[in-house]
Amino acid sequence: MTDTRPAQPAPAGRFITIEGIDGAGKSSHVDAIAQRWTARGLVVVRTREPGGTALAETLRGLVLEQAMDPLTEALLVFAARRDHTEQVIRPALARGAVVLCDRYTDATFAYQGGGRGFDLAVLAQLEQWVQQGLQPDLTLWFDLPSELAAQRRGAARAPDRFEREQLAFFDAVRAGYARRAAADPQRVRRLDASGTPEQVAQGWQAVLASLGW
Ligand SMILES: Nc1ncnc2c1ncn2[C@@H]1O[C@H](COP(=O)(O)OP(=O)(O)OP(=O)(O)O)[C@@H](O)[C@H]1O
Ligand SMILES: Cc1cn([C@H]2C[C@H](O)[C@@H](COP(=O)(O)O)O2)c(=O)[nH]c1=O
Repeated sequence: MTDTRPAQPAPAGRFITIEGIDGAGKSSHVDAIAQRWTARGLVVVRTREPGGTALAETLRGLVLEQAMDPLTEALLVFAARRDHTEQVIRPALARGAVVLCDRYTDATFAYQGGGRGFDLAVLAQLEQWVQQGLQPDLTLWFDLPSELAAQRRGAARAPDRFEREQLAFFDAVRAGYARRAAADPQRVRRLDASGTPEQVAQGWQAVLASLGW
């Protein structure tokens, strides 16, 4: 079915997302990435998916803890995304803020598409309906082998429904991210996340510097 609704106006701010398999090290760098803009006096809105609004956080609790079939899972992450996009992301971009979001739709293509094997064409249709053309300006993909991510996750916290998955699931999620990066290499920048925290930081700093950000 063709979506004939008019596209939303172009946002004024900057939309940056951070992606990677669980344990890739994203959270360890978010503060420093945000600092790059706050140091220059820009407003940074830090948020996450699934989540970012009261409703979306409620849906997050269900997605991370309740058993469900892949279609239900896909619909819930997109329902959470719709609320988050309309209530938080678009208004922040319209105010000229930098929106720094821990995961967005690339995670859906990676986890539901790659990991669960859900139909990518259906995900693309949902993406269009929910986002109306909105895409991140830049996605930093923290990439590392599934075995290393599992070692990093270790036993530090109680694993959620995704973190309990086997290595083969995360290999498929990682392949899903690789497909998204190959399809849109200007937007999705792969970072080698297997090095030391300092080496990984040098990676995202180089990307931002190359963009003049
Ligand atoms: N470069 C690194 N080298 C070694 N350990 C790291 C590195 N980066 C992060 N870690 C450690 O790996 C673990 C996972 O890191 P972190 O929580 O940042 O990952 P994450 O990608 O945000 O995970 P999730 O998406 O599951 O929340 C933490 O214990 C963190 O201290
Ligand atoms: C946005 C999004 C997320 N997921 C999964 C990926 C992670 O396992 C969890 C979120 O946990 P985190 O500690 O905040 O990284 O949710 C998903 O399967 N699909 C999505 O669209």
